[in-house]
Amino acid sequence: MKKIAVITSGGDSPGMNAAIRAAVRVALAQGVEVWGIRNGYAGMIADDMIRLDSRSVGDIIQKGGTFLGTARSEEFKTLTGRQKAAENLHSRGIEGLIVTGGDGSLTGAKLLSELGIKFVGLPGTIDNDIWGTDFTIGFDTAVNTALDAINKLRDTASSHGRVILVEVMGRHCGWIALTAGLAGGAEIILVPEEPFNQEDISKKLLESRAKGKQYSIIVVAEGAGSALELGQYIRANSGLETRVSVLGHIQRGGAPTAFDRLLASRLAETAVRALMAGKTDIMIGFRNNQCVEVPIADAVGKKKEIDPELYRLADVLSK
Ligand SMILES: Nc1ncnc2c1ncn2[C@@H]1O[C@H](COP(=O)(O)OP(=O)(O)O)[C@@H](O)[C@H]1O
Ligand SMILES: O=P(O)(O)OC[C@H]1O[C@](O)(COP(=O)(O)O)[C@@H](O)[C@@H]1O
Ligand SMILES: [Mg+2]
Repeated sequence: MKKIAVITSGGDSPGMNAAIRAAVRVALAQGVEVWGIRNGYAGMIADDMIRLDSRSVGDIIQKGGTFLGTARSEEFKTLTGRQKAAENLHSRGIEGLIVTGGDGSLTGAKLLSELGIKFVGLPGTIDNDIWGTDFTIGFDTAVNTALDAINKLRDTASSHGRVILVEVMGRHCGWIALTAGLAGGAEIILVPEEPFNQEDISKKLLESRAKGKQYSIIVVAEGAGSALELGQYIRANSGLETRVSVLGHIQRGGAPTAFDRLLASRLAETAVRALMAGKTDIMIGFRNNQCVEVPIADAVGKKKEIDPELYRLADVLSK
């Protein structure tokens, strides 16, 4: 393989730049020409690509976001869109791809490979919801951002004796809520995987007040329900004073943590080596401190559950 391209797609995540940098430099070291596709699959369809050399990926390891840009492309979900994209790659002589993105982007890559483009995927999403890897690129940074917010909210919650609800990202999964909530000492953590009842939450808060707790922190994953609505319910039904903070996209940005930079660099190196060895339709995951090859059908087809042990521990420690 003499020419490859790198692409970031779907929701951005801190560490994507570190992944691009590592992929480019490992490929260049092997004498391979590298192209960068701008704005995800939309750019692939529009033939928006730039040649990357070692200097072009300098000064990005410390930056959140992705300097190539990313997008969600409806056109790529159609066969015609993917055919246009594949044709653009073929006409440039690009034989392989390193794709960093979430479950949607990796599903897209799998379909593209049916049109003769080899690819190796990297799990890039703050949600940590991809099967076959203990961590996704960007998750650790997002958790630390949420944790920083929880620490600050705890200060003011304790001063006023309030219940503060913090809504964190996680459309379909509770990894960020569970991890940041556990690390932040939250009293209650609500995740989409464990349905809850507003009345139970309200009662639980009153019980903990009766046992001497002066204030409470509740972490709510966005997919579990609206923190705003729950806050209103608690205020109306318990008489406790509530405030709600929705963290939103602040969790998607910022300088990646050391963990995310190392994860991205290690996964990207392994991905390029695998692509060079002729492999395709795999994702490189990180399990037990090792980079591992995961069949793409498993990565996008199996559901990664939240760790019930962490959920149990959070509950024990909140008493
Ligand atoms: N089933 C699919 N078939 C083809 N392309 C897809 C599919 N799902 C997602 N994609 C492509 O990947 C892009 C990113 O997917 P999305 O689910 O939005 O984000 P993420 O990759 O972060 O999960 C989509 O906008 C689309 O272009
Ligand atoms: O970029 P958008 O459209 O605002 O999407 C927000 C969603 O993206 C995420 O931040 C990350 O999801 P993906 O990485 O799968 O795109 C979710 O936690 C959140 O619900
Ligand atoms: Mg996704």
